[in-house]
Amino acid sequence: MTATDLAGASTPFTSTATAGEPPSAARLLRPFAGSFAAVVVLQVIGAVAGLAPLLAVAELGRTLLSPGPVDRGHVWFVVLAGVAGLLVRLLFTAASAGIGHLVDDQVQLSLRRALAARLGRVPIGWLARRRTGELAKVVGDDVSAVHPFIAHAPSELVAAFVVPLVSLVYLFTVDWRLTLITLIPVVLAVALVPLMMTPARLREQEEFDAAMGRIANSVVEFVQGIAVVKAFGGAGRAHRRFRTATEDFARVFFRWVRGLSVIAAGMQLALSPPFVLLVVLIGGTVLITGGGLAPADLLPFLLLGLGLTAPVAALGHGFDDLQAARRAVGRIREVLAVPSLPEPSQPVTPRGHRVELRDVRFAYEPGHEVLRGIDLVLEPGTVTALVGPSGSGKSTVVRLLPRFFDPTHGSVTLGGVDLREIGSRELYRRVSFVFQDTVLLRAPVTDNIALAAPGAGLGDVVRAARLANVHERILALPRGYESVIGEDAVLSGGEAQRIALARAVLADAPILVLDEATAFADPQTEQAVRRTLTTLNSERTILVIAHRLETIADADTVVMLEHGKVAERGSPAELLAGNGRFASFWQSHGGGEPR
Ligand SMILES: Nc1ncnc2c1ncn2[C@@H]1O[C@H](COP(=O)(O)OP(=O)(O)OP(=O)(O)O)[C@@H](O)[C@H]1O
Repeated sequence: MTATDLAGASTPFTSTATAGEPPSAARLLRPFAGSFAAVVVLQVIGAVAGLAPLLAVAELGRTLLSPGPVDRGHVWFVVLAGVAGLLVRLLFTAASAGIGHLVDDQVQLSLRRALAARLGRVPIGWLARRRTGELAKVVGDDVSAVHPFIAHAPSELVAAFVVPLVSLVYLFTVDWRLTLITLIPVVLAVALVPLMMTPARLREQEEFDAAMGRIANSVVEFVQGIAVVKAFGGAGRAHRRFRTATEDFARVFFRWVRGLSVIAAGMQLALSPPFVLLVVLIGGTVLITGGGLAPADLLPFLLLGLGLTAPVAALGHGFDDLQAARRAVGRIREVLAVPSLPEPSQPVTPRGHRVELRDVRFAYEPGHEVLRGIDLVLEPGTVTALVGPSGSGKSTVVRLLPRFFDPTHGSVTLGGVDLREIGSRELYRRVSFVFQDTVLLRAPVTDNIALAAPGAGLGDVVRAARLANVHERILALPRGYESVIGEDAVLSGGEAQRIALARAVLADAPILVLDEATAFADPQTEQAVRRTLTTLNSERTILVIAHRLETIADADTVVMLEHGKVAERGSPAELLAGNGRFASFWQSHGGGEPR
């Protein structure tokens, strides 16, 4: 999935992803109604035509075996009708299969695009609570599971019903009593169908899906955390977690299959050709010996009787797939229905780049406020350093600026306009970020740096890379700026941070938010951060979560947070010289003079 996909691919489903309202399955599939209808019509015509050879053989048998002279014209008509039916069947079945696959392909493509577009718009808070494996399953397996439901099953079911109905009409014209006897196996099999739909069986199927999701999660967590897991000697434990998820899945699968196999065995017995033929033969013998049926009339029943079981067999085979598809559609709809952060109906353009937080309170969980009344002003052309103990709320303040979350009380304004009144595109155009957790795409270095400025030329990219102190390193990569990250080159944490810094610089947004990485405090990254702050500060409003004295010294204002409140604020010199909260916090953290 590329960033462009995430940013919002155009798809027939996009318009259905309105806030909170799950798009119905019918609405999801409406764009493909014409293609579905074509597949159904082709499949039905093909199936009915395929009946012609069977009917022809039955009719020929009756004609030839009946006493009296043979009508040669009738015989040739029946033979030609049978051959024509066979040809039509081949043609239409091939056409319906071809179109069916095309529709499948389109539906899957559109669903995946719609899911990618939606995932690009859902609030970060929602994403953070979902497990990656389960989401991957929705976009992967669940979309694939929908396909029998969409393209094949309806047409196959229709075909499975139409053919026996035509046979039934023909058999009734031959002998209605033997027709009813021939239906006995079908009635027995139908009696078993409700057993497939008991609440216990539906629960088992849901458990099966959940167990599948747990396997996907355990793999994702294992792969993502492999370094940590190995470093702490936890590979065995992680492997055991994966094994447990797999064994759990096997147990649920066995329970599900055991229930299914008992019903399936009963159905198979009722619908098995020997049983059906036996019923027809016994019924036919009774009627023939009673003088109520001509022996030649037994032939159509022996030939077509087996076909009458097709609808129930199709229901039996397709039922679990259809149930799986129904549940998959439910999960897809759930993701498509996740509301975006509300967008203003009439966006207001901010007047300037002054950022102001007024009495901002915020709680991730109700009743647990992590920001408790923050007042903060970021003036254009200044650098504000946010400092404070771990957990004091620094990153949370930063997350409010791109509206990853909205404050639960108070307001955040940009250029005098509440962020909720500014359209998200406008907001992202004005604010750029360097987060601690650097995310680089598996794409060329140039594309990674120009992510927010796709129109930028190589010269602009190089200028940003120079400022971020990463130009020389990029030149040393196997294909320079064209090196694909993760394929041609693996970057260190500090290098990745500097690429992210170059990306934010090139985005050329008037507001820059920088979460200084303590983990990658190598001299080159420190120098890159300082150079960025000092070069850009006359043009931009900069907020930096600072962990080092050098960064703090470069700031115009230092704001110290404690327990979600501003504990102290002032210039770096004032605060360092004083005896306030900041000075004691800094001393207790082994603080020293700037280098
Ligand atoms: N997504 C979340 N859901 C629930 N609670 C969260 C979430 N993110 C952070 N918190 C909680 O909010 C509080 C503030 O966290 P925050 O990350 O803002 O602190 P911080 O000052 O940036 O810490 P650090 O310097 O360690 O990064 C913490 O108690 C944290 O556990």
